[in-house]
Amino acid sequence: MIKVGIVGGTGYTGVELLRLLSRHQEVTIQAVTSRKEAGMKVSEMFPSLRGFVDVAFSTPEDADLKSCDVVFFATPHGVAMAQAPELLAAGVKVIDLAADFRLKDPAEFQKWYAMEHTCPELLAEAVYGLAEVNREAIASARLIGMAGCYPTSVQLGLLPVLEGGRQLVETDTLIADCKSGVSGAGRKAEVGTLFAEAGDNFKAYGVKGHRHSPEINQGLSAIHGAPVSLTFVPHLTPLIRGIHSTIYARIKPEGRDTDFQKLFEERFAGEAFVDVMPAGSTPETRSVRGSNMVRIAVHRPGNGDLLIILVVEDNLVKGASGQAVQVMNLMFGLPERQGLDVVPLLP
Ligand SMILES: NC(=O)C1=CN([C@@H]2O[C@H](COP(=O)(O)OP(=O)(O)OC[C@H]3O[C@@H](n4cnc5c(N)ncnc54)[C@H](OP(=O)(O)O)[C@@H]3O)[C@@H](O)[C@H]2O)C=CC1
Ligand SMILES: CC(=O)N[C@@H](CCC(=O)OP(=O)(O)O)C(=O)O
Repeated sequence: MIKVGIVGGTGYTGVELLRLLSRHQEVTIQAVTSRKEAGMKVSEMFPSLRGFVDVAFSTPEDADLKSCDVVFFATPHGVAMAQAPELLAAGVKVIDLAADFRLKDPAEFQKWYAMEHTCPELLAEAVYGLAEVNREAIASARLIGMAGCYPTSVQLGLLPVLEGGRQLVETDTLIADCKSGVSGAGRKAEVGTLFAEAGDNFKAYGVKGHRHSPEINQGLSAIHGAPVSLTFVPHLTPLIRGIHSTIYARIKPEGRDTDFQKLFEERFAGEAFVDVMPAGSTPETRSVRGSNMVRIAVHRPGNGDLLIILVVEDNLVKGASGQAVQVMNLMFGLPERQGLDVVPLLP
């Protein structure tokens, strides 16, 4: 059995990891941390886990993380980089759901996260946790920087058209217009996600620049093998879970004869967690709620020069904890779907 530790078990991605891992047949949950709730049973805080998870929270200091096989950090940015070097030295694999190991350039990390990177020497080794792109590197990695929630939807949506240097769309006019539910902001108290603020309301934010922009552009450029520049505008919607990304790409003359529906279907044919929907579909966030599935629809209005790609995911599952379990499966040589064979919850 794989001994798992979770740092940050009281947050939304932490409890989502617990939900998924409690049903995973190859995993034992060895330690779950909370600074404030140490001593309390996890199932007391989260009654949804009664009968499924029988451990209590420990402080991060008291938790026996070094005897785990893998530790997930479901914590704010900056926490994993403080502990990763010691855990790695003890032979523990580390999967960070925050951004400490996503950006390759420590100066970019400092610019967007307003903190100095404390172990920049690990950035080259860290593998970006997006299985559909980096499956082989993930399988042999000991340190993973999980892809962010919005970046997962945007990169998967553009993967077939950009991969391998394909010259199908313009790469300097890409736009991703993305909407997220409020759980994307985490469980901490913030005015913006109060029911009376976010309910019955819809707004853009981060228009001047969001920290996912450098991550998206880094990822798309790596996929394409050349610089890619995308304009990203996130919006907050009164959903609890879900991301809906609408991506606009201008088709190049060289791409005009491409059957984009077929391109997407063929690229994702072997992927367990990417569903290319029939032509003309409009995917709904509720069609992936609670599951690790991403659903994609490809549109080309009037057979013209604009490609519109619609992507939906559950920000807490494929956008965070489910994808992290998918990555753990790869790191331990397990079937990728293990613990993730969940049918979305509808309505
Ligand atoms: N929510 C989402 O949709 C997504 C989130 N992420 C990323 O995952 C990470 C977790 O997000 P989320 O679960 O939403 O956040 P929450 O705010 O809901 O939870 C944060 C958790 O971290 C713990 N924590 C906070 N500070 C520290 C610290 N200094 N040391 C140890 N533990 C700490 C808290 O526990 P306690 O206070 O009890 O110790 C809590 O359990 C973030 O980096 C986020 O950016 C990534 C993709 C999607
Ligand atoms: C709705 C909302 O506030 N979403 C968060 C992004 C989600 C998140 O946690 O960011 P990471 O994927 O980088 O970890 C935000 O825009 O800051």
